[in-house]
This record gives sequence, C-alpha cells and structure tokens, in this order.
Amino acid sequence: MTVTSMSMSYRKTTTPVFSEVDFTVPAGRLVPVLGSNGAGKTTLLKILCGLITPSAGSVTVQGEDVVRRPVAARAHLGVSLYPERSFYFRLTCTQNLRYYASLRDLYGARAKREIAGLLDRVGLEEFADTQFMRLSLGQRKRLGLARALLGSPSLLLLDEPTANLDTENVARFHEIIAEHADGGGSVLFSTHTEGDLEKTTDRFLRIAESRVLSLPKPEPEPTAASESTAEPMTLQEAQ
Ligand SMILES: Nc1ncnc2c1ncn2[C@@H]1O[C@H](COP(=O)(O)OP(=O)(O)OP(=O)(O)O)[C@@H](O)[C@H]1O
Repeated sequence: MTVTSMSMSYRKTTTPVFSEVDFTVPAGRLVPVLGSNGAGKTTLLKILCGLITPSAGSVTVQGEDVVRRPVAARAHLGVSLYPERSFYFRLTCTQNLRYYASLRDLYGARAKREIAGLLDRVGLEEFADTQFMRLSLGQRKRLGLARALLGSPSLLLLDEPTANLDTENVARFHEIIAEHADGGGSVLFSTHTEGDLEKTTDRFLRIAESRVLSLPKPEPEPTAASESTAEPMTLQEAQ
C-alpha cells in the first residue's frame, strides 16, 4: 500500500486530521499504528479502505487507487473496524461469514470449508451457530478478524484488534498475523498497547499533529542480568 501527499479534514474550518501524509506498507510487514485518543487512527483506517475520501492525495493498494477503483482495491483488503457494528445481529457467526464470503465470490463447499477453518483459527468453533448478538465483545472482535481473513486478502486493516481480548487471544492474534506475514501478506493495525509492538516488524507508525511518522521499534528494556551499557530508546523517546 502506498499513501501519497494525503490530506483530510472533517470540516474546512477545523484543523486537518491529516496534512500531506506519505508512507508505504511493504509486503510481509506487520505495522502497528499508535496515537493518542482523537489523533486519527480510525479515520486513517477508513481512508485506507475507501470509506472516507481524502481531501487531497492518493491511496493505492497493489497499484489500485482506493477512490478511483474501489472495487478492485477492496479485493486486496480485509478490514475490521472498531467498534464492530457491521454484522447482522440475529444471524449466527457462520451465517454472517457465509454472507460476507459471497461478497468475495466464495460459495458452496469452498466457503463452508474456509469459514469452518477461520472460526477454528480464531477460537470460535463452538460459537459457529451462535447469533452475533449473543457474543461477548472479545468474541465479536475475533469474528471481525475471521471476516477480514476471508479470501486471503493481501493487506489487513484492523482497528484496535487486541482491544477486549484476553492474554490467550492476544497471543493467538499475533500468531495469526505472523502467519499472514509469512505468506507475504501485510497488516496495518491500530493499538494503544505497547506490548503489541514487541511481536511486530521493525517499524511502527505514530500519528501526531496531523502527520504520520514512521519510527523504529523501541529496543526492549535490558534485564538486570544484562551487562550492556547501551541506552535503549524507550517508546516515550520514540514518540
Ligand atoms: N464523523 C466525524 N465528524 C467530525 N469529526 C470527526 C468525525 N470522526 C472523528 N472526528 C474527529 O477526528 C479526529 C480523529 O478521530 P479518530 O476517531 O480517527 O481518532 P482515534 O485516533 O481513532 O481515536 P481513539 O484512540 O479515541 O479511538 C478527532 O478529533 C475526532 O473528534
């Protein structure tokens, strides 16, 4: 994905959420996006998947412009936003995924197999026939991840995917995205959790003052046993 000179304001009179932003998400990368409340993380994800049109600049995925060629671009994207409101509340997990699979031209036995595999992968196999409205927040989040993975898109855009997850499911999430990256896919995800940086690739994005900065991942704190005298860069310094 390539973002070029992208600017966006909700209203002409207010400070822009983004001003002339440039960055790329190379294949095989896991890219966390940090930023304080209201910095623009959800807005950025909505721009990247074409739900919000930027005031200037462009966003392309696999060479397809998300504004000019939205259908072609979205075929390469798996998206989960937060809070998750786009499932049918009275349909079961399987019924919901079957519907979304059909939007990706996945039908019949192939869809059935893929949906069962994904529910198993996110740990929701025993909730396959449970209505969406009966799921907990963490279970809804995991169903959102399963839906984003349908059809194996090359880039996942995930808004706070570890919010509401217990420790076991945070670990499962990191395993799933690491597998996705091993297969050549990439993941851009927003987070408020420093622990999410540890398991990801070398750089992260930080939104501040209408800009998106690409920063090196902070080094882990040295242990008491470490003899190193090097001063590690902390997350606060990186900010
Ligand atoms: N629909 C909207 N209309 C006008 N302003 C909006 C709208 N949605 C968001 N904003 C504003 O845009 C800015 C960025 O909001 P956004 O939701 O993208 O932030 P965020 O980084 O995701 O925040 P959080 O960490 O709280 O989820 C905020 O100042 C917010 O008030």
